Amino acid sequence: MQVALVGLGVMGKNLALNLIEKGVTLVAYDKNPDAGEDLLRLAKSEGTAERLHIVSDIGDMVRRLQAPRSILLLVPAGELVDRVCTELVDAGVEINDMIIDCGNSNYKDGISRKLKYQNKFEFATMGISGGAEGARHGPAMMASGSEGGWERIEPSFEKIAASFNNESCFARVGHSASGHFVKMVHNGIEYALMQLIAEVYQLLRLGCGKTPKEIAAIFETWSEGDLHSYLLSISSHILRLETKSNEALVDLIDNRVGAKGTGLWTAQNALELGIAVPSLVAAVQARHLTNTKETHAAKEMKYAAKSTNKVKVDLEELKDAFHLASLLAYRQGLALIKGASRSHQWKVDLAKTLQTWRAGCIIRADYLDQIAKNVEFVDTLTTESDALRKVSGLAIASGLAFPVLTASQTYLATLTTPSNGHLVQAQRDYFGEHGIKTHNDGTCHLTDLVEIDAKVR
Ligand SMILES: NC(=O)C1=CN([C@@H]2O[C@H](COP(=O)(O)OP(=O)(O)OC[C@H]3O[C@@H](n4cnc5c(N)ncnc54)[C@H](OP(=O)(O)O)[C@@H]3O)[C@@H](O)[C@H]2O)C=CC1
Ligand SMILES: O=C(CO)[C@H](O)[C@H](O)COP(=O)(O)O
Repeated sequence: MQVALVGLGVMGKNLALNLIEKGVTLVAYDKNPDAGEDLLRLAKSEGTAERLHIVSDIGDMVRRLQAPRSILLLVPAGELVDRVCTELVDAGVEINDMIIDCGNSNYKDGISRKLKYQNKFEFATMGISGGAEGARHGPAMMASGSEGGWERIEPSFEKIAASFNNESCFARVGHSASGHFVKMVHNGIEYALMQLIAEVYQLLRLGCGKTPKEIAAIFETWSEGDLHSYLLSISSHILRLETKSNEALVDLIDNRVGAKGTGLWTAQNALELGIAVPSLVAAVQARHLTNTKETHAAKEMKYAAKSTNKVKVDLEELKDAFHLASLLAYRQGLALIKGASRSHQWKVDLAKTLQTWRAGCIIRADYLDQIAKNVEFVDTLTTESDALRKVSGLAIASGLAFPVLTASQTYLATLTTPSNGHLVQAQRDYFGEHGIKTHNDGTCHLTDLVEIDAKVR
């Protein structure tokens, strides 16, 4: 199999090494010649360089490939993708060639690019997760679409992807650009899980007075059981890291968190589709809040410690609360994928989606089994839901901020306890005559039910 790859940065370089290791012949190009040289040096050190051809010109890349060509893009999302596509067309790419955008592109761009390039080449989309390590040794690959070129390249992707229970974590999850939508939601869940772990750490550190190392030990114990996940594992490792003078690494790092866009798009799409993903939205806003001027005082751990209260948290209850809040983040993400799939008629297969998340990706976790078996799990976890309620209350009493923990509790409570929507319906009709829905799904006005002599002005 012969494949081309454009973009040899963090992801491209590692995916290239993975591809050639698995027997694929690769023609690779990056506009920066140093990136190509670096890759060649690595391939030589791994003994796989005979299958790698670095080119310094995109035209040379196209000429070296036999048609129909398969070209992967791992360049930053946005207009660069179009720029590279145009360069490839100018270099001689043809109608049966397939270009797969493997970056974190917005799925809406994927849909419009499919149309834009339909008479020039097959444009396909695939989200990849796993960071540098995943790309090198087995990522999760969320592809989509029904372009003919997939049949050529799928066997190679199945080989280089991570696998779980001998099943590949590569899948074409649905129609059109749904692979990029699924990757976007994967990242939305990633934001929520990362923030949730940070909140549990914060509660233990400032609410309960534990050291980073003690918290690392707690996370390690949880990881040994059914809470094992990649993000929890890297968090405990990070919390163990110290400088030579025994300063915790985390204390050397500023609080302002950056973002590249996928979390924001997840929140935007959820709001547009009317699907509630409060934990995912809270995580995006939590990052925004770390960058607002007023919260810069929070850079000083001591400041935060002085102005908050110590609380007594039962570790078993905290573990249960964390477990359920984590499951709820996936549940919200899956509900968003399901809703978008219905709206766009993508026919996204949720079982295949979950299979791509089982290994290789950033949000892999042993407890995904629970979700795979029963996506509607919320009614079954009574111990955990009691714990989430109790821990959220204690967390709030500490005076610290827990946006994702409390959003998860609110989400669960909204699903499982009586709603107060009846009063809001009444308010809307009272001032705006918007109508109210009745218990039997009829519609009417307040005045159809009661006499209102004079309204409040
Ligand atoms: N890093 C990660 O963990 C993950 C990233 N992704 C996504 O994968 C994509 C790539 O990410 P990543 O590898 O981290 O990004 P990098 O910035 O590390 O790499 C991008 C590479 O593309 C090169 N490039 C830019 N423009 C062109 C061009 N016109 N022609 C050829 N090469 C070009 C860049 O060169 P130069 O540096 O000189 O500009 C750089 O070497 C992004 O969409 C990202 O969101 C997806 C999953 C995980
Ligand atoms: O896709 C990824 C992981 O799955 C990338 O690492 C992505 O950049 C993470 O998002 P952000 O930079 O916004 O935190």
